[in-house]
Amino acid sequence: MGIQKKHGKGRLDKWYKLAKEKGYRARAAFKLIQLNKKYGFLEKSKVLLDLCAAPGSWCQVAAETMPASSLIVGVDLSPIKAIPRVITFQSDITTDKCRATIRSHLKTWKADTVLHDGAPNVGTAWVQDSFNQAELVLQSMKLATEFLVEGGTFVTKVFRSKDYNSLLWVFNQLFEKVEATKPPSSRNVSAEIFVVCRGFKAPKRIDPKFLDPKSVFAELSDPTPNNEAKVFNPEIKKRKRDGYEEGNYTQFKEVPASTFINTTDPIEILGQNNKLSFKQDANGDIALAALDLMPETTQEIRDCCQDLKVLGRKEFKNLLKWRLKVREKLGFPTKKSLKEAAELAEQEVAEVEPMDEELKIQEELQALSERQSSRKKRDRRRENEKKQKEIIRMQLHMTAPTEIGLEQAGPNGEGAMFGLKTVDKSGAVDKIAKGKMAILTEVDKKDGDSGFGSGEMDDESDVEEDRLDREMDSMYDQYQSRKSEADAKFRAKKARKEHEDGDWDGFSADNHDSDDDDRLDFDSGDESSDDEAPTKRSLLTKLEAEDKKEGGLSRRAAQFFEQDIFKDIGGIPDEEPESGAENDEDAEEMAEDLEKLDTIMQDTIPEAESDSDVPITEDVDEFADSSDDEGFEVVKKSAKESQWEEEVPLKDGKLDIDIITAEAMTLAQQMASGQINAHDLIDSGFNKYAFKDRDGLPEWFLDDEHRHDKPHRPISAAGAAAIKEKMRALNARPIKKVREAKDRKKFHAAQRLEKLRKKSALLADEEGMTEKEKASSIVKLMSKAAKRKPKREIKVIVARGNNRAIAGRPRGVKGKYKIVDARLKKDVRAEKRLSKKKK
Ligand SMILES: C[S@@+](CC[C@H](N)C(=O)[O-])C[C@H]1O[C@@H](n2cnc3c(N)ncnc32)[C@H](O)[C@@H]1O
Repeated sequence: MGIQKKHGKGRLDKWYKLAKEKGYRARAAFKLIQLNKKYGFLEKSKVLLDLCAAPGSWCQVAAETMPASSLIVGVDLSPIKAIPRVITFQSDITTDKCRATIRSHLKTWKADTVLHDGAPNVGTAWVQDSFNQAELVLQSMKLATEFLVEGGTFVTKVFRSKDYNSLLWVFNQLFEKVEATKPPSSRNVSAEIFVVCRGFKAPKRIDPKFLDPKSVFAELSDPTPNNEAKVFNPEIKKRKRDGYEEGNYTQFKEVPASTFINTTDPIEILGQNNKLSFKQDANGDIALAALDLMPETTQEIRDCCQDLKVLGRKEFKNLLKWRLKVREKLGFPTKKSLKEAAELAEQEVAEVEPMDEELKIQEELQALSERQSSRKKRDRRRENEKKQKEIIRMQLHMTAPTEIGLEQAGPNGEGAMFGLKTVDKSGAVDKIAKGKMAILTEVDKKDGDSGFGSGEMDDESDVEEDRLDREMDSMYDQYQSRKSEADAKFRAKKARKEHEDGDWDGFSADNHDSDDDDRLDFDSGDESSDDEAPTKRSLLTKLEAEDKKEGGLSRRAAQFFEQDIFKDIGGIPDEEPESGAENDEDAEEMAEDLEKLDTIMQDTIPEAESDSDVPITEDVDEFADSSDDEGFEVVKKSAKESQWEEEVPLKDGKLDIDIITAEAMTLAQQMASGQINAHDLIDSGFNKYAFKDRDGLPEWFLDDEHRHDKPHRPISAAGAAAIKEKMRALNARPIKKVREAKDRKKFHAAQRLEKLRKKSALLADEEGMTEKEKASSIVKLMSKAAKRKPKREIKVIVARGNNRAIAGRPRGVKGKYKIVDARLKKDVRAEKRLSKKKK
């Protein structure tokens, strides 16, 4: 697994390149695109505020995605080059001036979305950075609370640090839904994460503590639970635990009885004080005087007020009752009156002005027609799906062309999209007979306007469904990109698939126009268009073209089948061009089969020959499914099938063979022994998996299904044994490095030999030497060459102190060396000593 670099060229990843390609000013654009794909807030916004917007890629995305005539305001410390449809200015978002400028731009509007992607001075000290970033986030949230509309969305970047949870806690107090997510384009090495806060609660008053970095980041380690009522209700006072009150240094507390009557928290007064007094001060408290004179203020009440600390439950109850009576008499709002007022207000709200009669009728009519049209659409779609299935059935010769559209056509066959007359007029029956309709259905899928595409579905799906779909898709995208980042095999497979898809796309693109033409002709009944245009080749014709080139197989496969043992096998019969392989799926299946054969041919020629004599055992058709779709798949088999056990030994209850190649091997053997021919092979391509209704199914579902929708072909024991043998041979091969080392050794030996040969030849031609001298010199050369070079000694260096963390060659050491741990060395010596002693 490659480690992602965050520096140098590591930065220039695919998003960087893509951003360049698409004209975005920063790769960050894709983060917003991906966030929006998941949550879909931009399309719904008319006013957007982008805090820390430079160089402006988020503004670019917003301008592209938001409805026309939206208001987009971007601000940053750095200047932002002009972007069409976007107002930008330079300012520090932590200042009042910035606030005022934003206000001046937004005027009376409120923002539907506030974005924040700020990052201050990243790169100095991490702890400092993250803290500043967290502060910046809080600052941006402060602006968001000021400018967001109720229910609005706030998207912010947060660094995962110790402050992360505190920030999330605060977000949760102010928004209905808070979700943290990391878009695929955000580097894994980056600590950034994006928090999407939806449904701004827009409280009337926000506790300043929520927006104060000191209290959020320092004191919120044990945050008080969110209780908006508590926070925003000024009547509820906190208990004072701050010691003595200013100017009152005694334990005895006394408050006027009028305070007890006025307060909204009588319990607190009774609990905090020693006495409720009726004593009037010099200014003469009128309320207290009135209270003193009231008949409700009995002597018993007065006595209770004298010393609150000695009262019991009953006395407190009496005091509270007395308070209520007095309050009622003095005209304070009571619980009952408050309830009545609330009910009255509710009634007022509920009383909507009666709608104008005409308007009402119009609205009803509109709703009715909308309902009708959606029902019509739904019916039409169902009908078309039915038609498509019929066409497919017809291609399988399960139904006749004339059956199509009969029930929908009018007496003359007109009126129905697939009316027989229209079909005939356009020569479509011919086309159907030639299997072109498969392409037609493909085009229908792609073309939403064709009247029977799946595009109409979108109209009916509700917003929530869309959102869930989007979420699912984006999660699947993320999963795929994560997987492709982590798994080289997956990348290779994907690339191969894309390449293959590209081929197919290219092919269908070739056909696309013509297919389109097909459809238009079909609908309009235009006779002039001819399906024989060169671009209208079906897959089969493409295969046929290749057939002519290579005899129906790839070059390698063709070579394989050129062997003698295949001599008597018949080719694909020419006289049946309308065979099922005209359908893309069948052809694909067939191509797959041929490919399988192709893959085994190299190793299996001798085996195929020898095995052709082996009597093919009965087919084994009960296999458990395979586990790994990338590597070799493993076949499980129930123990009772002893026939297998005799011939192919099981390993841990599993057969250690590759089922795909085993199938292909079986096919090859069966073909070689004449049990089946190419026609049978094509026939076997038709199975329940070949035709499926893929319309409107999400990509993740199709991918998953594709992995499991392969028919399990029966394989013979001989085929399995042959593959097992092949796998054994493969496993017996040395690993690449060893093989390479051996090859190198051989190469060097050959080089030495060649040198020796040349030298010997020179010596032999030497005129000034006797034959004996020549011979002895050659022998010397030979013995020198045969001598093994002494092994270079490896110096052992004991790691000590700083040595331990040596990076690179230690000073003064030449040649090969090895750093060892001192402890290990001692332990090894001790062990040796002990073993010697024992001996
Ligand atoms: C990662 S960039 C934003 C990229 C931007 N979202 C885009 O798509 O192009 C972070 C920005 O935050 C800005 N920034 C940092 N502190 C700021 C502050 N106090 N006020 C305004 N902008 C600030 C920096 O100037 C920098 O341009």
